Amino acid sequence: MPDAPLSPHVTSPLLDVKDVSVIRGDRLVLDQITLSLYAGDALILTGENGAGKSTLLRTIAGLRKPDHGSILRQCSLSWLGHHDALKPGLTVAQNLALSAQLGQNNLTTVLKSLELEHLIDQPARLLSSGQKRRAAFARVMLSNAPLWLLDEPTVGMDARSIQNIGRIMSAHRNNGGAMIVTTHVPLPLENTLSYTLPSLAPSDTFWLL
Ligand SMILES: Nc1ncnc2c1ncn2[C@@H]1O[C@H](COP(=O)(O)OP(=O)(O)OP(=O)(O)O)[C@@H](O)[C@H]1O
Repeated sequence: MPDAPLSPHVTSPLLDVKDVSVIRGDRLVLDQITLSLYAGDALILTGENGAGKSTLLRTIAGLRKPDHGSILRQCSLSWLGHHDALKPGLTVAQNLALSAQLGQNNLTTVLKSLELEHLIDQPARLLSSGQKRRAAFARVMLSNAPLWLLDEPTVGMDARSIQNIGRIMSAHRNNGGAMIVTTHVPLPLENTLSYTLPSLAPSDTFWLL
């Protein structure tokens, strides 16, 4: 007798988002979002400007509370927002020192993988915007967190850097990590999940909890 088919996921999800709704100002921005993320998953989150992609990532990261619904997380996370959050007067190494201390990944190894090692002693103010974005990405890699929340991680990067980031993301997935990535450009990732946030019309924004 043949074995029963295996469930595609034999472990519990790293992240479980259930019926999450968020109001910003007087607008309903997220309306009952439900998704799960397992080890190895990469979810590409798309939607028009203003659809709520950043709001969803910030809510999952715990930077704001959902107005409705629940978020269950089984592991630590690292969040990369729109801003690179680098202090302009500090060098790349100084900017990343705390993350390097908290995680267990070696700073030089991470900077090498991002082709930034030659800039380690440069003040952040002297980096190009693509270099700054890569330095901000280094913080995510240094964190050692299994779950990555990446808000437009490749903004300002050239084609070669985007390919490189794609390889780093794939390696993270192969090591049991997972990620949600918002992007307006295609990323070099295979076997991704996708979730497109609808743009809620003003008429959808009146609701009762
Ligand atoms: N501080 C705020 N107060 C009230 N509403 C806000 C605030 N910040 C953003 N919003 C609204 O929340 C909605 C979602 O914004 P969000 O930044 O999450 O969208 P997004 O999908 O990430 O957009 P983009 O593609 O432009 O980055 C927008 O309609 C925006 O106007």
